[in-house]
Amino acid sequence: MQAFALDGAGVVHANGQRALAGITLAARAGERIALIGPSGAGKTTLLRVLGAALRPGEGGAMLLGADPWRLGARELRRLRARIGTVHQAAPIPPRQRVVTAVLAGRLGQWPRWRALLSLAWPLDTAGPREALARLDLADRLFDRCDRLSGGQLQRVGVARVLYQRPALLLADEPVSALDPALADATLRVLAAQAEATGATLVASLHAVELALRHFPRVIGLRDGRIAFDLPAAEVTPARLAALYGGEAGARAA
Ligand SMILES: Nc1ncnc2c1ncn2[C@@H]1O[C@H](COP(=O)(O)OP(=O)(O)OP(=O)(O)O)[C@@H](O)[C@H]1O
Repeated sequence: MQAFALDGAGVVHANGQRALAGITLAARAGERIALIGPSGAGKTTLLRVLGAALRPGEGGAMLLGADPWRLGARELRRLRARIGTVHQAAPIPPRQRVVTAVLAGRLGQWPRWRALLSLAWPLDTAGPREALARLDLADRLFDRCDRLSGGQLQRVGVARVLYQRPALLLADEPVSALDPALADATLRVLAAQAEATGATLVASLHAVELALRHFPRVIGLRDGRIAFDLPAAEVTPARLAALYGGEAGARAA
Protein backbone atom coordinates (compact mmCIF):
# COMPACT_ATOMS: atom_id res chain seq x y z
CA MET A 1 0.00 0.00 0.00
CA GLN A 2 1.14 3.50 -0.76
CA ALA A 3 1.73 5.81 2.20
CA PHE A 4 1.97 9.00 0.19
CA ALA A 5 2.52 10.29 -3.30
CA LEU A 6 3.44 13.82 -4.33
CA ASP A 7 3.11 14.76 -7.95
CA GLY A 8 5.00 17.87 -8.99
CA ALA A 9 4.35 19.52 -5.64
CA GLY A 10 5.54 23.11 -5.31
CA VAL A 11 5.28 25.63 -2.47
CA VAL A 12 5.81 29.38 -2.59
CA HIS A 13 5.43 31.00 0.81
CA ALA A 14 3.27 34.10 1.27
CA ASN A 15 6.33 36.37 1.16
CA GLY A 16 7.18 35.07 -2.33
CA GLN A 17 9.94 32.75 -1.11
CA ARG A 18 9.91 29.47 -3.08
CA ALA A 19 10.46 26.53 -0.72
CA LEU A 20 9.65 23.51 -2.93
CA ALA A 21 9.57 22.98 -6.68
CA GLY A 22 8.40 20.00 -8.73
CA ILE A 23 8.58 17.39 -5.96
CA THR A 24 7.50 14.00 -7.27
CA LEU A 25 7.90 11.40 -4.60
CA ALA A 26 6.12 8.28 -3.38
CA ALA A 27 6.59 5.90 -0.46
CA ARG A 28 5.22 2.47 0.34
CA ALA A 29 3.68 1.85 3.75
CA GLY A 30 6.39 0.93 6.25
CA GLU A 31 9.30 2.64 4.50
CA ARG A 32 11.83 4.58 6.57
CA ILE A 33 13.11 7.69 4.82
CA ALA A 34 15.59 10.37 5.91
CA LEU A 35 15.50 13.88 4.46
CA ILE A 36 18.87 15.59 4.40
CA GLY A 37 20.15 18.79 2.86
CA PRO A 38 21.48 22.22 3.72
CA SER A 39 19.63 24.72 5.85
CA GLY A 40 16.74 26.23 3.90
CA ALA A 41 16.61 23.29 1.44
CA GLY A 42 12.91 22.75 2.10
CA LYS A 43 12.90 19.81 4.54
CA THR A 44 10.48 21.35 7.03
CA THR A 45 8.22 22.58 4.24
CA LEU A 46 8.12 19.09 2.71
CA LEU A 47 7.25 17.57 6.10
CA ARG A 48 4.44 20.12 6.47
CA VAL A 49 3.05 19.08 3.08
CA LEU A 50 3.26 15.41 4.10
CA GLY A 51 1.53 16.28 7.37
CA ALA A 52 -1.47 17.86 5.60
CA ALA A 53 -0.52 21.09 7.38
CA LEU A 54 0.41 22.99 4.22
CA ARG A 55 -1.33 22.84 0.88
CA PRO A 56 1.06 22.84 -2.06
CA GLY A 57 0.17 25.65 -4.45
CA GLU A 58 1.34 23.50 -7.36
CA GLY A 59 0.91 19.78 -8.04
CA GLY A 60 -0.90 17.23 -5.95
CA ALA A 61 -0.54 15.28 -2.71
CA MET A 62 -2.10 11.95 -1.79
CA LEU A 63 -1.64 11.08 1.88
CA LEU A 64 -2.68 7.67 3.25
CA GLY A 65 -4.86 7.18 0.19
CA ALA A 66 -6.64 10.53 0.30
CA ASP A 67 -6.19 13.97 -1.21
CA PRO A 68 -6.38 16.03 2.01
CA TRP A 69 -7.38 19.19 0.17
CA ARG A 70 -10.50 17.62 -1.30
CA LEU A 71 -11.76 16.30 2.05
CA GLY A 72 -14.45 17.86 4.21
CA ALA A 73 -13.46 19.23 7.62
CA ARG A 74 -14.35 16.04 9.50
CA GLU A 75 -12.50 13.73 7.12
CA LEU A 76 -9.48 16.04 7.13
CA ARG A 77 -9.45 15.90 10.92
CA ARG A 78 -9.60 12.10 10.77
CA LEU A 79 -6.74 11.98 8.29
CA ARG A 80 -4.61 14.31 10.43
CA ALA A 81 -5.24 12.09 13.45
CA ARG A 82 -3.49 9.28 11.53
CA ILE A 83 -0.44 11.44 10.86
CA GLY A 84 1.93 12.26 13.71
CA THR A 85 4.66 14.88 13.71
CA VAL A 86 7.61 15.36 16.01
CA HIS A 87 8.12 19.09 15.60
CA GLN A 88 11.49 20.82 15.59
CA ALA A 89 10.41 22.75 18.68
CA ALA A 90 7.75 20.76 20.54
CA PRO A 91 4.52 22.82 20.64
CA ILE A 92 4.03 22.24 24.37
CA PRO A 93 2.62 24.88 26.75
CA PRO A 94 5.37 25.43 29.38
CA ARG A 95 3.21 24.80 32.46
CA GLN A 96 1.70 21.62 31.06
CA ARG A 97 2.56 18.36 32.78
CA VAL A 98 4.48 15.73 30.83
CA VAL A 99 1.61 13.23 31.03
CA THR A 100 -0.79 15.75 29.48
CA ALA A 101 1.68 16.61 26.73
CA VAL A 102 1.97 12.93 25.81
CA LEU A 103 -1.80 12.35 25.98
CA ALA A 104 -2.18 15.19 23.48
CA GLY A 105 -0.92 12.73 20.86
CA ARG A 106 -4.38 11.14 20.78
CA LEU A 107 -6.54 14.25 21.09
CA GLY A 108 -7.46 14.04 17.41
CA GLN A 109 -8.57 10.40 17.80
CA TRP A 110 -10.84 10.92 20.78
CA PRO A 111 -14.36 12.30 20.99
CA ARG A 112 -14.40 15.95 21.99
CA TRP A 113 -15.56 15.28 25.58
CA ARG A 114 -12.70 12.88 26.19
CA ALA A 115 -10.12 15.20 24.61
CA LEU A 116 -11.26 18.14 26.78
CA LEU A 117 -11.38 16.03 29.92
CA SER A 118 -7.91 14.61 29.31
CA LEU A 119 -6.49 18.16 29.21
CA ALA A 120 -7.79 18.73 32.74
CA TRP A 121 -7.34 15.24 34.14
CA PRO A 122 -5.20 12.44 32.69
CA LEU A 123 -7.55 9.57 31.82
CA ASP A 124 -4.69 7.27 30.89
CA THR A 125 -1.33 7.20 32.62
CA ALA A 126 -0.15 3.69 31.71
CA GLY A 127 0.15 4.51 27.98
CA PRO A 128 2.14 7.73 28.45
CA ARG A 129 4.33 6.04 31.07
CA GLU A 130 5.12 3.21 28.66
CA ALA A 131 5.97 5.65 25.84
CA LEU A 132 8.18 7.72 28.15
CA ALA A 133 9.89 4.60 29.51
CA ARG A 134 11.07 3.74 26.02
CA LEU A 135 12.89 7.08 26.03
CA ASP A 136 14.20 6.71 29.57
CA LEU A 137 11.83 9.39 30.91
CA ALA A 138 9.22 7.39 32.86
CA ASP A 139 10.15 9.12 36.11
CA ARG A 140 9.17 12.55 34.66
CA LEU A 141 5.51 11.64 34.06
CA PHE A 142 4.06 14.25 36.42
CA ASP A 143 6.76 16.91 36.04
CA ARG A 144 5.93 20.25 34.50
CA CYS A 145 7.35 20.61 30.99
CA ASP A 146 9.13 23.85 31.87
CA ARG A 147 11.20 21.92 34.44
CA LEU A 148 12.72 19.75 31.72
CA SER A 149 15.91 20.27 29.75
CA GLY A 150 15.71 20.95 26.02
CA GLY A 151 16.72 17.38 25.27
CA GLN A 152 14.15 15.94 27.69
CA LEU A 153 11.45 18.14 26.17
CA GLN A 154 12.40 16.96 22.71
CA ARG A 155 11.97 13.35 23.87
CA VAL A 156 8.53 14.23 25.30
CA GLY A 157 7.64 15.28 21.74
CA VAL A 158 8.81 11.87 20.55
CA ALA A 159 6.86 10.10 23.32
CA ARG A 160 3.72 11.96 22.23
CA VAL A 161 3.96 10.54 18.74
CA LEU A 162 4.75 7.02 20.05
CA TYR A 163 1.58 7.24 22.11
CA GLN A 164 -0.38 8.49 19.09
CA ARG A 165 0.66 5.45 16.96
CA PRO A 166 0.15 7.22 13.62
CA ALA A 167 0.24 5.45 10.26
CA LEU A 168 2.49 8.20 8.91
CA LEU A 169 5.15 9.31 11.37
CA LEU A 170 6.94 12.55 10.49
CA ALA A 171 9.85 13.92 12.47
CA ASP A 172 11.52 17.29 11.93
CA GLU A 173 15.02 17.20 13.39
CA PRO A 174 13.81 14.92 16.20
CA VAL A 175 17.22 14.49 17.86
CA SER A 176 18.81 17.93 17.34
CA ALA A 177 18.98 18.63 21.10
CA LEU A 178 20.30 15.21 22.12
CA ASP A 179 23.82 13.96 22.78
CA PRO A 180 25.12 11.35 20.30
CA ALA A 181 24.22 8.31 22.42
CA LEU A 182 20.68 9.54 23.13
CA ALA A 183 20.21 10.61 19.50
CA ASP A 184 21.12 7.12 18.36
CA ALA A 185 18.87 5.45 20.94
CA THR A 186 15.94 7.75 20.12
CA LEU A 187 16.17 7.07 16.39
CA ARG A 188 16.27 3.35 17.18
CA VAL A 189 13.03 3.75 19.17
CA LEU A 190 11.37 5.59 16.27
CA ALA A 191 12.49 2.93 13.81
CA ALA A 192 11.26 0.16 16.11
CA GLN A 193 7.90 1.90 16.46
CA ALA A 194 7.57 2.17 12.68
CA GLU A 195 8.42 -1.50 12.32
CA ALA A 196 6.07 -2.67 15.07
CA THR A 197 3.09 -0.63 13.84
CA GLY A 198 3.76 -0.75 10.09
CA ALA A 199 4.01 3.03 10.05
CA THR A 200 5.93 4.96 7.43
CA LEU A 201 8.66 7.08 8.99
CA VAL A 202 10.04 10.25 7.40
CA ALA A 203 12.59 12.25 9.38
CA SER A 204 14.68 15.29 8.54
CA LEU A 205 18.18 15.18 9.98
CA HIS A 206 21.24 17.40 9.91
CA ALA A 207 23.47 14.58 11.16
CA VAL A 208 24.17 12.69 7.94
CA GLU A 209 25.76 9.70 9.68
CA LEU A 210 22.53 9.17 11.66
CA ALA A 211 20.51 9.32 8.43
CA LEU A 212 22.72 6.70 6.79
CA ARG A 213 22.75 4.44 9.85
CA HIS A 214 19.02 4.39 10.64
CA PHE A 215 17.24 4.93 7.33
CA PRO A 216 17.28 2.54 4.36
CA ARG A 217 16.25 5.34 1.97
CA VAL A 218 17.80 8.79 1.94
CA ILE A 219 16.52 11.81 0.04
CA GLY A 220 18.80 14.79 -0.50
CA LEU A 221 17.01 18.13 -0.88
CA ARG A 222 18.59 21.29 -2.16
CA ASP A 223 16.97 24.57 -3.14
CA GLY A 224 13.52 23.01 -2.82
CA ARG A 225 14.26 20.18 -5.26
CA ILE A 226 15.20 16.52 -4.91
CA ALA A 227 18.93 16.23 -5.55
CA PHE A 228 18.94 12.45 -5.02
CA ASP A 229 16.69 9.68 -3.73
CA LEU A 230 18.82 6.62 -3.00
CA PRO A 231 19.35 3.59 -0.79
CA ALA A 232 21.62 4.67 2.09
CA ALA A 233 24.47 2.50 0.79
CA GLU A 234 24.57 4.51 -2.45
CA VAL A 235 24.90 7.92 -0.80
CA THR A 236 28.57 8.52 -1.53
CA PRO A 237 30.84 11.23 -0.10
CA ALA A 238 30.83 12.87 -3.56
CA ARG A 239 27.03 13.11 -3.56
CA LEU A 240 27.10 14.58 -0.07
CA ALA A 241 29.75 17.08 -1.13
CA ALA A 242 27.52 18.10 -4.03
CA LEU A 243 24.50 18.39 -1.76
CA TYR A 244 26.16 20.53 0.89
CA GLY A 245 29.13 21.98 -0.93
CA GLY A 246 27.76 24.41 -3.49
CA GLU A 247 29.05 24.70 -7.04
CA ALA A 248 32.48 23.22 -6.33
CA GLY A 249 30.86 20.19 -4.69
CA ALA A 250 28.43 19.77 -7.57
CA ARG A 251 31.32 19.60 -10.06
CA ALA A 252 33.18 17.05 -7.89
CA ALA A 253 30.17 14.73 -8.04
N1 LIG B 1 6.60 30.43 6.85
C1 LIG B 1 7.49 30.81 5.94
N2 LIG B 1 7.39 32.00 5.31
C2 LIG B 1 8.27 32.37 4.37
N3 LIG B 1 9.33 31.63 3.98
C3 LIG B 1 9.49 30.44 4.58
C4 LIG B 1 8.59 29.96 5.59
N4 LIG B 1 9.02 28.75 6.00
C5 LIG B 1 10.14 28.49 5.28
N5 LIG B 1 10.41 29.49 4.44
C6 LIG B 1 11.52 29.55 3.46
O1 LIG B 1 11.40 28.40 2.64
C7 LIG B 1 12.68 27.81 2.39
C8 LIG B 1 12.69 26.39 2.91
O2 LIG B 1 12.60 26.41 4.34
P1 LIG B 1 12.50 25.10 5.22
O3 LIG B 1 12.25 25.53 6.63
O4 LIG B 1 11.55 24.17 4.60
O5 LIG B 1 13.99 24.52 5.07
P2 LIG B 1 14.76 23.41 5.92
O6 LIG B 1 15.47 22.56 4.93
O7 LIG B 1 13.83 22.74 6.85
O8 LIG B 1 15.80 24.29 6.73
P3 LIG B 1 16.51 24.01 8.18
O9 LIG B 1 17.40 22.82 7.96
O10 LIG B 1 17.27 25.28 8.40
O11 LIG B 1 15.41 23.76 9.18
C9 LIG B 1 13.70 28.72 3.06
O12 LIG B 1 14.18 29.61 2.09
C10 LIG B 1 12.90 29.45 4.11
O13 LIG B 1 13.44 30.72 4.35
